Amino acid sequence: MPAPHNPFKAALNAGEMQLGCWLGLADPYVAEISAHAGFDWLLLDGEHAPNDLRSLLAQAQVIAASNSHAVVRPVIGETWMIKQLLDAGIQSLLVPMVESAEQARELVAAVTYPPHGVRGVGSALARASQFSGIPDYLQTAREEICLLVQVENRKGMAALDEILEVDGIDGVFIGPSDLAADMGHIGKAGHPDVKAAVLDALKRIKAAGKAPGILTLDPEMQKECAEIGVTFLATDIDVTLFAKAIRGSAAAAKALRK
Ligand SMILES: O=C(O)C(=O)C[C@H](O)[C@@H](O)CO
Repeated sequence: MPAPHNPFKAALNAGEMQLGCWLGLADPYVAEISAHAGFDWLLLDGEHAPNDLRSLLAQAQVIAASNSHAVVRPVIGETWMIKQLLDAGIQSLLVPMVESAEQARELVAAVTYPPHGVRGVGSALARASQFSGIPDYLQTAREEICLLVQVENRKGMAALDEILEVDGIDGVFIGPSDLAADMGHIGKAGHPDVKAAVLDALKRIKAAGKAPGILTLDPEMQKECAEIGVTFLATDIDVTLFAKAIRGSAAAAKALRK
């Protein structure tokens, strides 16, 4: 019995566009609502949301009962963080702030058991192996792990071609917000220079045979990304959806006041 099949990774490998939503409310109740909304994948943000291993695990557990797939973004690509997330049963990772091929190779090693990698062997007590319920987990785990990296500054963009040559990286996400900041246009992810750099990078990722990914709330940019063949496209954020809705609700309520 092998490690659980990763349908998200399989879809990326087949070039099938996967539509996702960013989850930053860091709550399993919200994750459960989101999991049944119809998105192919849900990004559990460990970088910019108040998540820790336990909260990420709780959200992944409720998502596992749906047709959505949990993709976890750790705070940074530290080997020990990746080890804990993989043992918790996370099979798809989006690692932020990748700037070099060397860093990409280290991340591939972090998701690979020895002798070809450095992932610690602890599957005997891990959710990932269904608590030793999967006899062949150690031999089959790597194939079902989807490793995505974020390129989101000028250094990473300059190294993109080398990063794309690293075996074991399944896809590259371009981070418009951080890239805009590093390009001197902080808060302006839609700046023409930023947009041009993002679209060019996404085309290069596609041409290299890797899965291109992005988060954009801009409908026009979403259409352009779909036309390019972006394979993992996040189109919304739970935090902004809720904040906008509840502010609108409060405003409507206040309008009742004489
Ligand atoms: O740089 C980006 O854009 C991203 O990596 C996504 C952001 O971190 C996300 O929080 C939306 O702003």
